[in-house]
Amino acid sequence: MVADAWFGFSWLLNNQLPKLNPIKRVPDLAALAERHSEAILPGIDDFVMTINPVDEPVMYTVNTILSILAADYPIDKYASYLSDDDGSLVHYEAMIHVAHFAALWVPFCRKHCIEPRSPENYFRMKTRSCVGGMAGEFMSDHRCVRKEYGEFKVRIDSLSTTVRRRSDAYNKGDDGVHATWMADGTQWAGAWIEQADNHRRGQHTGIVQVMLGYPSCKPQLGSSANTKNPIDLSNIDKRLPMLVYISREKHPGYDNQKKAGAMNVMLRVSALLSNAPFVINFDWDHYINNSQALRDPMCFMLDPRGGQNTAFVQLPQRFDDVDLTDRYSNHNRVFFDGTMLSLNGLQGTTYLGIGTMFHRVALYGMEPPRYRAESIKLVRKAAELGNSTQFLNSIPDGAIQERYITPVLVDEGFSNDITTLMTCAYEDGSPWGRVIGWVYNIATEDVVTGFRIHWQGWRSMYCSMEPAAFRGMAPINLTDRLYQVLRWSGGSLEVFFSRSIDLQRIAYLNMSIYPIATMFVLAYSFFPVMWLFSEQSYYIQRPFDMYIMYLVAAIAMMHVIGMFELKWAGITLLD
Ligand SMILES: O=c1ccn([C@@H]2O[C@H](COP(=O)(O)OP(=O)(O)O[C@H]3O[C@H](CO)[C@@H](O)[C@H](O)[C@H]3O)[C@@H](O)[C@H]2O)c(=O)[nH]1
Ligand SMILES: [Mn+2]
Repeated sequence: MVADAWFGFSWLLNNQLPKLNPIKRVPDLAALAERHSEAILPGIDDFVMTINPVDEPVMYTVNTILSILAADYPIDKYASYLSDDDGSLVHYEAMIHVAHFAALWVPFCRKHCIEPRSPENYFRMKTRSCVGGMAGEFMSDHRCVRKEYGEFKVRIDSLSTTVRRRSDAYNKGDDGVHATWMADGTQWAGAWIEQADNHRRGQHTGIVQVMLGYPSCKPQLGSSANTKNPIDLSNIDKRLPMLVYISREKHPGYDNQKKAGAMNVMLRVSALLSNAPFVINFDWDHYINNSQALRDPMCFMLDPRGGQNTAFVQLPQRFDDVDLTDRYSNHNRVFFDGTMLSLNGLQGTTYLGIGTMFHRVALYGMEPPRYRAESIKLVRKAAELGNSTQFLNSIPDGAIQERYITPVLVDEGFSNDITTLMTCAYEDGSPWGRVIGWVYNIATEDVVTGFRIHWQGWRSMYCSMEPAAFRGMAPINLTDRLYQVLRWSGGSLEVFFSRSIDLQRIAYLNMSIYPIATMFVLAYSFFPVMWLFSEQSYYIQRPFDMYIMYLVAAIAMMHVIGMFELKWAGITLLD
């Protein structure tokens, strides 16, 4: 009885309540272009997160970064940041190679309107069309870039060997220090191959390095083909957006708070370097699949009807390399295209961790403008954000949508300011991780952060575009998938029991209590064999005719509703 009641309750929570007021939102890029010329599009900071170059292969990370650098968005209006949570020299040197290869890859994408702009995925495609015209030139450029990409890959693949060999050569015959050495002959500040005090995973200083500086505001055309530059770029803007490498300080005395901790550091560091009013975040394995992807959420953020009060725009997650039958249910189309979309009619979708564009101030814990007596509350809140004057001064600017990214001079004093923002101690006694930034101490930091933002009165939006804005990898073996689902379920229950979260709408409740159903499913699975334990104590009634009729009618009704929902969401029965 309890189980049946629970299933009925979850059905209401999951399938009915969120769908009472379904609203489909479709981005209109043409309308965006009409109202907002390129010159007035707002700035965006793009965050990419990675930890270990072995568990999270560098080749994916570099492709993600390249797809961002090549995105179709005003070049001087966005900056990309890589957070390397283990402080590995391999990642650092990979970014040097990326900066170099991007000088060819990005203009090539612009010249021939390449899609997708992650080179690995582009070169893997069986058929490709030349959208930009110039078919003959396209073929020769294509061959040339493919060759360069092949060499780039070899350099990336051999990075760990290169770093090891170089370090062995430096360390030979020395005084017993087995450091890891950079190409310029200095010791690497992050984790060493042979771990030492202050140079191990989980214990190293913070590092920040601008790999590609802030570009000029005026287009700079490339040169015609020559020995240094094998393809003709004479009519193509060759500027590249800003690229920054960050590795926050780690210390065993502090809980590093995993992804949420790393993102909060990025939020602060980017405030000093580019301070864009919008931020978007990706995991290492999620690349931009549609070069227009950064414009898509802007359609809603800049919408005069409520865009100001929209904290975040969430795009669905799409995955590569999942087997045809999708046996571990990675695509989750009903969730991404049905359930989440239907929340648009309420306060909006919950935050799903990747491919989400935020208003920067929403992450600072500010209320939405409709509840905020503008600057007064901004300033009051600012005082809680820590003790870096530079950072506090950046806050009012970070709220201004019309602001340009202003280039900063990274001198020694400025570097020190940034380093302070990356220290573990910066957040001591502050509300970071509770009411400011991404929320700590919960395995699913995304769900809980989204709840907190909604609770403050912000709205969110959900929309998708074709071809998919972003694509990524999903766990394709059972162990990894089970572990992921277990982590998510545990995290969801944690959110429910933490009681720190005050749900705005009952329709969101299912996001935190859905794992409870597993107990009842397990119990049901055991019922048929209960007689093995005791013959008397379990009596399962034979179904009577009336009951069967009700059952058939109820199941038929659920399927009819289901069919309507599938049609509305635009997905097929197979999904
Ligand atoms: O200490 C850490 C741990 C993780 N990460 C990064 O966090 C991301 C997600 O971690 P992963 O272990 O791959 O988790 P997934 O199950 O793939 O992540 C999903 O689930 C998480 C929790 O709900 C969300 O945060 C993610 O965005 C979402 O992709 C990766 O890019 C990691 O590099 C860090 O930067 N530092
Ligand atoms: Mn992942």
